[in-house]
Amino acid sequence: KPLPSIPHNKLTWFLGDIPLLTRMLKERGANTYAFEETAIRHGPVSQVVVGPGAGWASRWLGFGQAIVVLSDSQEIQDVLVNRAHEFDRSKSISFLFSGTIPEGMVVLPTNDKLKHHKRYLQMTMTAPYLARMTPGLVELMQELVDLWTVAAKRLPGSPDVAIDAMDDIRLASIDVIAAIAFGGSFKSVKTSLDFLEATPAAGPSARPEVPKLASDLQDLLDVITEGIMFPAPSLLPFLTRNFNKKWRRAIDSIHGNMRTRLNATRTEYAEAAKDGGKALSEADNVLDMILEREREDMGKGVQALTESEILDELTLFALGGSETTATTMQWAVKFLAKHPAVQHKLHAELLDNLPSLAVSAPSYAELSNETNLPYLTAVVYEVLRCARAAPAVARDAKVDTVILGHPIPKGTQVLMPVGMIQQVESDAFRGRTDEAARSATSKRGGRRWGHWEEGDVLKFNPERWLRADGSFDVNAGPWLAFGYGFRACFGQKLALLELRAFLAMVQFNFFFAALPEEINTWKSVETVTNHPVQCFIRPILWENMQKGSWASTVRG
Ligand code: HEM
Repeated sequence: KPLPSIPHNKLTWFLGDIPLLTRMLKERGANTYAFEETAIRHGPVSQVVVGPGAGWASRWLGFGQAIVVLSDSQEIQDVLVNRAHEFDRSKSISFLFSGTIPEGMVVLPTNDKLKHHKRYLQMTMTAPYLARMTPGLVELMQELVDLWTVAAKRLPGSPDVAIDAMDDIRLASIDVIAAIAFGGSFKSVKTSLDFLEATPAAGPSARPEVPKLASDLQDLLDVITEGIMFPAPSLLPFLTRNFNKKWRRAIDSIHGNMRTRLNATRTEYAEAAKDGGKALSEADNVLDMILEREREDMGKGVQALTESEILDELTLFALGGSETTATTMQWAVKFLAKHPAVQHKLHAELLDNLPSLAVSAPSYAELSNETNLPYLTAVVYEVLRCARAAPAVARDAKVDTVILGHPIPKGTQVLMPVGMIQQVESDAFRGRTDEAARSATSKRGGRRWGHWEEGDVLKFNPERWLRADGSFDVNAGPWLAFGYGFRACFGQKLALLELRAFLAMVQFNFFFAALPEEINTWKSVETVTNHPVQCFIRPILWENMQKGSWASTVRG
């Protein structure tokens, strides 16, 4: 049954909005568009009813819910930051992950255990620790640049043939997060590079078999993705752990690898301790950082993480940190290929302000300097805004409460379509006259987002994040890509670093030539994140750009 007083679509008897959800999935690749359509139609607070029935059993199984859609960015910020005692991570998200990482942060409700995990791991996202991770991250991005340099030379003149970059980027992202989480890249991109170099007859998109650990991690992600459409979410963890053979093989392999590394590092520390102790503050990956912290805390009565907690958090880093950044990087190369002027401007900024890229690996301080690299920062923000990698954030009401004047009963799921809001909020609510829209707008103080023009928000336009003097303006528009508050993305600083390194390094080296529409469509499909369906590239080394037609130069 719909919640009283909250606007909704015309409901199909028994199934509620299920036909709309199904149609959106079929037509636009994701059922989250049903929430977005509903919000655009009905205003800042609306609801989507997922039938059938409303009995306790069907609700316990995840059927028969009215999901409230909150689509006002200021109100979302308020709910996530100031009203965290009323709203917590939604069970619908926890069910998806709890079979695989029952003690991982993303699954835990906001309780003492979660706070302990966050406190324990928060040093990994501080500047000194990110600085230590940077050389390894940059080295792996360089492997991707090297792979594309070799592949580009094999492209024929016809612009219809391009490199399929989807898996290259996905695997680069997996390699990076494996190196950062547990200290060893899976070497997927290196394996592809070695293969291309050793096989001169291979085409530009030919790649060898994916290394086992990388495909195991992908299997875990696939199992989680399959769970999204499962009709009884609360049964998912039990069914996954007890009956899913693919999942069992993959988790045993990933945990086995982590345990080996964990034990090896512990033995190394124990050996070093006999000779007076290994110097602290050397760790360049999360696993070592946790063990370093454990040693530092020894004897101080500080509670460490248990082995199963460590395994779950490292697995969460690998899962949460690979798919999201890969998707964003895939969209990034598509946007660049479509916008040559952006590429020229970004390349010019890198030549002027980060010329060391030509001779040495950039440091954390150089890469993260927003003042020195305002356009790079603007491109990163604009890619995140337009990519909608994480299209929605969800919370459950812990108490009976009220949002923008609407009563919300305890247990109701509140879905916030953050991807959409970053793109269309200013347009969707302009000119609306109903009470809810008026109150949302007045709460915002009638604010228009920066200098964003009506009808312009759907365009990819990094300039929207710049002030007149060219400096970066974080407040230019709604910024929700990582959520807000205590449960916001734990890895956002790492994600931003990775995206900056990726964009700086690939754009410093390559110009991405325009592609025919057939191989650069804007269709997307939603798994855990919102993926492009296609991701092709035709990279040209900048030094070859001067020499005339790119078709002859990529071959040379
Ligand atoms: C472009 C890349 C990324 C995007 C767009 C993204 C987005 C998000 C979003 C929207 C949330 C949910 C926030 C909420 O519910 O309020 C989240 C949570 C989370 N993310 Fe990310 N993320 C990215 C990269 C990463 C990386 C690299 C890591 C690696 C550590 C990571 C780890 C996490 C964790 C652990 C949580 C759960 C935090 C909690 O439950 O308190 N994410 N992310």
